[in-house]
Amino acid sequence: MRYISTRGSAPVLDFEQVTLAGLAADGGLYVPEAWPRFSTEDIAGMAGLSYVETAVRVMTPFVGDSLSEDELRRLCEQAYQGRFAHAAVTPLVQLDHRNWLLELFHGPTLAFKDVALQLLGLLFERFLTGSKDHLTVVGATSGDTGSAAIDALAGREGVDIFMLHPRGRVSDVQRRQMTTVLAPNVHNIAIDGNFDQAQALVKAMFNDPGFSRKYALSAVNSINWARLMAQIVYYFYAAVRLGAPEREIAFSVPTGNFGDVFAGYVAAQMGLPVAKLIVATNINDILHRALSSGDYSVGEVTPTAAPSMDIQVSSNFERLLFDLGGRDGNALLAQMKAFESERKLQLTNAQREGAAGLFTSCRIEPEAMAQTLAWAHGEAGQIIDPHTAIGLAAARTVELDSNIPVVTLATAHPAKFGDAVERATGVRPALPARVGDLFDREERYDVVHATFDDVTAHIADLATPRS
Ligand SMILES: Cc1ncc(COP(=O)(O)O)c(C=O)c1O
Ligand SMILES: N[C@@H](CCOP(=O)(O)O)C(=O)O
Repeated sequence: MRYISTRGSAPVLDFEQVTLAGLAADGGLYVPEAWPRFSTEDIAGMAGLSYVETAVRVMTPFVGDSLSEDELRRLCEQAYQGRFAHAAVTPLVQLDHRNWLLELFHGPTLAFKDVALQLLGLLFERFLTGSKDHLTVVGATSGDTGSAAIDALAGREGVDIFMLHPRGRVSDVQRRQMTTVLAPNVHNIAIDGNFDQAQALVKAMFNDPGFSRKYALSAVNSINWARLMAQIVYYFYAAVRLGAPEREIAFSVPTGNFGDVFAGYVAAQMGLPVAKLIVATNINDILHRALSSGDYSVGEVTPTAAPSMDIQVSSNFERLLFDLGGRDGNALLAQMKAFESERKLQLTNAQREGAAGLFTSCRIEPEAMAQTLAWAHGEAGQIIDPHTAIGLAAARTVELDSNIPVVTLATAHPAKFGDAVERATGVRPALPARVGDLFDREERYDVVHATFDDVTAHIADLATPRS
């Protein structure tokens, strides 16, 4: 499998190279040259497979020659067996006759990010074995990617991780899950700003060839293709359990950076019968505006009770625009350059029409989010988190054929957002034992001005340059 950049001019890479590269050298994002396709029989053959075996089937076409099937299986076993608190890794829970939750929060840091990052940590280790290169991972987080990436990389040889989070805009549990990891290769940076500013700083580091080459930068955000690849697996795993390929399934996905729902889009391109992908946003609704009216324009980021989705510039939307725009790197480059300077773009007719078949979208107000938290508790006996509640509220709003099961991606454990859950339900969810004495541990992080010069100077002080 070869990977090309959405902006057309970066070198074509294989899976190993794309995993270590992160952002493409032309500022674009890597995607497979063509989507692999499963037949109906291939998908039917996934019935009854374990999570690990499903992962091997789904990811093999993307990995190409970079790993043998046995190596990939070994890495999946290491990532998923014993590291997740549920034997099914991502179990389904039925809420009513039509609605299901796909619980993605049974990993070590209680959010869906663990599913991909546990594997990505092992892929880094595998690809760096025997290499003299020291990798400098830089990332931006609105709370969940940071803790999952730190858990996956803490203490690993040959890698330092620098994680930027918006100061005061993540929950206490999220912050402590990052800042109480005291391994010497973990460096937490709090910036005065929002997630979009943190993400822009990370992209600027990749776009500075001197800095990026000197420190061998790599990414753990969903700009890294391997993140998305690992997230495609649970769409197959869930849909097959609910009757695919004979039956169509809809998914409702609480969305911020458009990574998780783009993984669902890829699953559909690979042949999974996806009836609809519901893009659920909070009041930071750029994606809802883009999909409903073609208006992808950046508004103010407003802090909400679902802070991980307080995002206005959704990195992976570029991958969708590229695919729907006929995979024309030059046209996309022009569209993205205009977006970067004007902070807005209008989807072309082809992009809007291409999206309309598979996607629908919904903006969920804070009151509807809280009502859905209360509904799930009162009517279905489930305590869910605010992000999941946004997905579920959208699932219950959008009109679909009543025979189609709707799976809402439950992206975080409710205890990560205990205050908001308690306000809506009267119940304070307990932190699972696996995060232990989080509130008794020492915290360590640096506060750095949100400017390119300050952040890169800070990283340069601590990082290991390429030899
Ligand atoms: C709990 C939670 N739900 C949903 C999302 C949105 O996912 P994505 O950015 O892949 O759209 C995030 C982070 O982005 C998250 O941390
Ligand atoms: N919600 C995310 C934001 C970063 O998204 P990513 O999927 O691109 O890593 C977070 O929790 O950090």
